[in-house]
Amino acid sequence: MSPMTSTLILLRHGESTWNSLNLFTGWVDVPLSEKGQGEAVHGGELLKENGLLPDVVHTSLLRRAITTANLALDAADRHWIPVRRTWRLNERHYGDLQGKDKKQTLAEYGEAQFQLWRRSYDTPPPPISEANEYSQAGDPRYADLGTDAPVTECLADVVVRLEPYLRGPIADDLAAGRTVLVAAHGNSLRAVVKLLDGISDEGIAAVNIPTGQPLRYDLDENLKPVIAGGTYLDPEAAAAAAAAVANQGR
Ligand SMILES: O=C(O)[C@@H](CO)OP(=O)(O)O
Repeated sequence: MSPMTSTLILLRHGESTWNSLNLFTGWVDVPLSEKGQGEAVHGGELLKENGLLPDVVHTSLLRRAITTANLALDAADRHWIPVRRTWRLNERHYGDLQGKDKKQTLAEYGEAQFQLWRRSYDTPPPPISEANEYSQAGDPRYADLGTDAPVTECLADVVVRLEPYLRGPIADDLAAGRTVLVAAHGNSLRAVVKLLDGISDEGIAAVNIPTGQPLRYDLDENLKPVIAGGTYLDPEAAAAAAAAVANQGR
């Protein structure tokens, strides 16, 4: 008998309006651009063409992931499946960089500091102040977090808040034999990939997740991938889009 495997599909939201403007976004709740809406629909079409039909979807609390899930599932005729949402799948909180232009930030602080903030594992940007127009202070969706609500995060912080959700509710759905779709964000999905593939703190810096490209993982009962790194349903388009993410700010 072949060992039990389950299927997890990771989908980064389609291009957002702030992706197209090249702004650090984090927890700011911006919508998809028109291009991003098209990417989400195309992502759903790829799921359908590949016979990859989710039984349940997990999303963040941010509309670019929620809308992406809705559009993709509608295109795949799976708009009716149960939905679970959690702040633990939110994008990394980008602290005081939220709302700032990536190109200007690179010019102002230089390559080394820019990369440290953007892709180092354990250096968070400066915290955002409550007075900043892009702060999430007072946002009702995070009321339950109280003083635990982040004001900045590095990727290590995202791993810490995301891991219990991956090994809890997501693993439970997988263990029940469900095909699981996770619609989330560039950096929260980098945290998922790091945990699944056991990527080192240094190695994860080079991993970039493209928008709107479904990434399939078949996992054993210990959440170990059958194929390391998973499989993009459209590998060529995903590689080109991931390279574009890596080059943001240039
Ligand atoms: O701005 C952000 O929140 C993220 C994702 O768009 O950007 P980066 O890829 O620079 O971490």
